[in-house]
Amino acid sequence: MTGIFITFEGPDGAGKTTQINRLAGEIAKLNRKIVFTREPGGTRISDKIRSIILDPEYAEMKNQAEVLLYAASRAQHVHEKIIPALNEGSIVLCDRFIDASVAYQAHGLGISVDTVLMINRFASSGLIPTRTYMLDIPAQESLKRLHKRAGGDEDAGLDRIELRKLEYHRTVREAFLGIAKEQSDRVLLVNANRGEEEIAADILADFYRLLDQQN
Ligand SMILES: Nc1ncnc2c1ncn2[C@@H]1O[C@H](COP(=O)(O)OP(=O)(O)OP(=O)(O)O)[C@@H](O)[C@H]1O
Ligand SMILES: Cc1cn([C@H]2C[C@H](O)[C@@H](COP(=O)(O)O)O2)c(=O)[nH]c1=O
Repeated sequence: MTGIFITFEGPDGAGKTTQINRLAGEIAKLNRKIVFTREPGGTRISDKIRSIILDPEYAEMKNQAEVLLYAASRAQHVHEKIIPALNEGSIVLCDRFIDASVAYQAHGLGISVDTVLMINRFASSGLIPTRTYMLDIPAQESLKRLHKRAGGDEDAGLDRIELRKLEYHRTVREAFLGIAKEQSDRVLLVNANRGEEEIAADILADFYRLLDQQN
């Protein structure tokens, strides 16, 4: 594979989409092929699965089903879109990947990390991101951003996962911090409780270092 696989992780509303768009804008100047995608989703089948997973109508969804639906969406996405793009030499920017399943499903729902990793290694054929930008922000702050984005209405527009209690989101944030600490070779922890420009500058500086290492 000649491409570069970059993922963005962090609590809901941490600013991942904002930062991916900024980095994509910089990469566009480099004359490199770029693929911008997200999980769950990114393909026709994965998007269908996304609409089921995130729909608050499905409050009865069992934890096991949730783990497997995220993994099924990922399996299709990795094999239909991400691996072919990497084989063509593209820089793939992906909004969330397996770290999200470890944080939200394993730690968040109390499922064994080993089980979640085993299922997801199968789903993704062991694909590991080259670099992960972990946007860190206290859960209360990121949820405030989401409420603001939704126009101030408490729960308007929030999905099935975002609607979970603050305590759940705090657990998820701690899990992300743990992943960043344990896998510091791959994961760059970025303080996302700052202005967009400062966050983008840290990511861009690291991205150029990464490009230098690849060349
Ligand atoms: N650094 C920042 N400071 C303040 N507000 C921000 C910052 N970055 C993004 N926002 C705003 O916060 C909201 C959430 O940002 P964004 O959609 O980029 O987050 P996200 O992590 O992709 O969210 P989601 O988890 O829903 O995918 C948006 O309204 C965005 O404009
Ligand atoms: C990949 C993945 C995602 N999630 C959660 C995280 C978010 O709450 C939603 C995705 O929505 P976004 O606004 O596009 O970030 O799904 C998860 O729980 N497990 C996963 O593997």
